[in-house]
Amino acid sequence: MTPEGRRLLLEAAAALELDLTPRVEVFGQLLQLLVMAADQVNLTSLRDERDIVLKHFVDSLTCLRGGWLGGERRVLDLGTGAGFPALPLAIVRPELAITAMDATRKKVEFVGRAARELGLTNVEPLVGRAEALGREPGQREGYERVVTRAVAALPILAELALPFLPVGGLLVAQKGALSPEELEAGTRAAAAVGGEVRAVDAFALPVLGDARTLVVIEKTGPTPERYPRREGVPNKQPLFWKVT
Ligand SMILES: C[S@@+](CC[C@H](N)C(=O)[O-])C[C@H]1O[C@@H](n2cnc3c(N)ncnc32)[C@H](O)[C@@H]1O
Repeated sequence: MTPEGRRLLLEAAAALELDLTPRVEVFGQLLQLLVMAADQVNLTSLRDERDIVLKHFVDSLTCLRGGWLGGERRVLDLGTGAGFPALPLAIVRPELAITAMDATRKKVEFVGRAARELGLTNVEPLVGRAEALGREPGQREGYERVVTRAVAALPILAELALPFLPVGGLLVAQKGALSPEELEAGTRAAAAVGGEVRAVDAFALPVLGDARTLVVIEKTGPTPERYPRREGVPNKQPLFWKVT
């Protein structure tokens, strides 16, 4: 990482009340791995150091706002892609046991390789679709927290994520600007699958100022057996939401 990249990372993380000084070298290694791998597999559209630092690393770490991920927890990153937020989270919070799940094998393979090269022992890669895994014993109700960034509209996320949580577990969803309509549909979908919206935290991404929203949904009752519906249906016919 260049001195400028390092300065940006530390400054933006400080705005999240995180001191990344002891971890900055690990983020530098992750940056290198991403840039190298981006040319081989179509992992992420971001290539530029400033973009990766702010839009991947710092943006991922905004899921720590509010302290919803505190303590030693089993965490599922649903739709991790190239490892976001899973890898930055694993670097900063070694006490979290994070399963990084995605439907695309090559992305999950990258995440596993990156975790090994960075010496992260708290990341478990998992290939699969949420619709299928959310019905598997050991996976259903298998995590205390689900995080997810840039994966789907809120009603879809509620249906895909809540089956992975026991009652009392939390979905922490990282979204951009959230319309009142999406929040309304997400609230109704959450109720259908056993959840209630606990917090809607709208904020600006450090340095860039882009609008972000952290939506926290608590699992308050069991998810009915019929959810999640079969593969593709939550996206094609989202609960209480129109596909545009
Ligand atoms: C836009 S990418 C975001 C990746 C990463 N979370 C990030 O913020 O960079 C969405 C990812 O979600 C995955 N995904 C979407 N629906 C999924 C599902 N039902 N089960 C598993 N993975 C899913 C896709 O394969 C894709 O890698």
